[in-house]
Amino acid sequence: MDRPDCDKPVFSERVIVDGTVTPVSLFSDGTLWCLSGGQRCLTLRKEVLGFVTDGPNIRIKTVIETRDCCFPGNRGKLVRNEIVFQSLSEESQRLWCQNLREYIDSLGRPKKLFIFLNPFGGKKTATNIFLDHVKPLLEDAEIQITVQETKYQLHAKEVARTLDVSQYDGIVCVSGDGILVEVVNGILEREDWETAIKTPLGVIPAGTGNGMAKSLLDSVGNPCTPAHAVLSIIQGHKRPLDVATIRQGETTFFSVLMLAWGLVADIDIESEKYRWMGSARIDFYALTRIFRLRHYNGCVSFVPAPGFEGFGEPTSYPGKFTSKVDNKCDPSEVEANKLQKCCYQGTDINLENLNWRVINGPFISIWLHNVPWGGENTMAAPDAKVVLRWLPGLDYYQGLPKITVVVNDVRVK
Ligand SMILES: Nc1ncnc2c1ncn2[C@@H]1O[C@H](COP(=O)(O)OP(=O)(O)OP(=O)(O)O)[C@@H](O)[C@H]1O
Repeated sequence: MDRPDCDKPVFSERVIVDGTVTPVSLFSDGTLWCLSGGQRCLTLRKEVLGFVTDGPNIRIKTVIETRDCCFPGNRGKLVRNEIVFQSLSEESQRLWCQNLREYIDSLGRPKKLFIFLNPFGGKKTATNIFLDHVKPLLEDAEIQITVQETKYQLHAKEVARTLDVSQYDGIVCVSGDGILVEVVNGILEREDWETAIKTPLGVIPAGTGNGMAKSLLDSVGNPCTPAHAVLSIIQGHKRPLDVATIRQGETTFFSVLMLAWGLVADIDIESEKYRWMGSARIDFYALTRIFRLRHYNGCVSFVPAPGFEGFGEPTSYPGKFTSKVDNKCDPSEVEANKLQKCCYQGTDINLENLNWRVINGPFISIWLHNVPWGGENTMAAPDAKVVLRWLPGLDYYQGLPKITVVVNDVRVK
């Protein structure tokens, strides 16, 4: 990187680095230049997590990517590091702290996070991942955390339903995709879902599949590691994500990752008994099921995306749900129905007048994706964008398997 010679530094002072007095300059683009031992540069936005003072020393907490010596094409590991410089006076230290603080604060990074930790996800490594990667990096970045271990199935959903989200800049799941989906469902069941869903959600890969973490990190060219996920969260990277509405009988729930029926769903559910194998349980059970394929009778009704109008046969809207659900809370509702009526009710788009088509089974597998990766090693839908404006939501009727693809417009940050 070339030093912006034409640019005047925002702040420049002589400090002691490695025992030598040397000028260090902070430029408006957030680069910190030091002339000791040749020119050295730090990019605050990308490499600096935070800083602390210790007597006359300013300790700058950084994270750097090491080189992979064996495979130079591969991305290296993220490693925490510290750069120490000593100011020459109290006033100089005060000004350094003020300028560094102002720049870091201007980056819009989160300051307070609520963390769900599922110690039972994947190979039960979430606690170690939290202690080895999440906690140290968040501490360096001076982010306050409240940690909630999940104690049972649907615990995260329960907490998300009542959590005072205004107290936090984000909710992070150190888990697999299951906990993230519970959190989305808990939030969308709240009366204040419209505000609550604006709380940024994050996921650190610590489960079996980790499809969401892989899709989000891969879309910006990062490897799917806990450290890269934490760094993205610290740096405040956000992107909108669609939510699919699924109706099964009288039950409504929401999905952000994928929906499976047939082979993939069976592998996911029935392989639970091999959880002790970690992520290998999926591959192992998939082989077992592929050798003994089942057939599923039913039909899929859908609204084709542009370019896919030739698939299936024309049909009319097959759902029993009428158009335009009312997502607003009606104060006249009796208390007993209040929660159900006031939570997010699904798309408010008129479903009846869309260009419906149908494909009749039998099927082996139906797998609908919001994001490209179903798991860390499964790129099931390469063309699925992490940001989709239109996402298939589903109506799935138990008993008579009939999937209706509808269009949804809720977006989660
Ligand atoms: N303390 C607990 N004991 C047992 N099950 C739990 C506990 N806490 C959460 N769960 C359940 O564990 C399930 C799996 O969680 P999670 O998504 O973290 O991991 P995974 O299923 O291994 O990964 P993936 O969803 O990526 O395949 C969730 O359905 C959740 O309800």
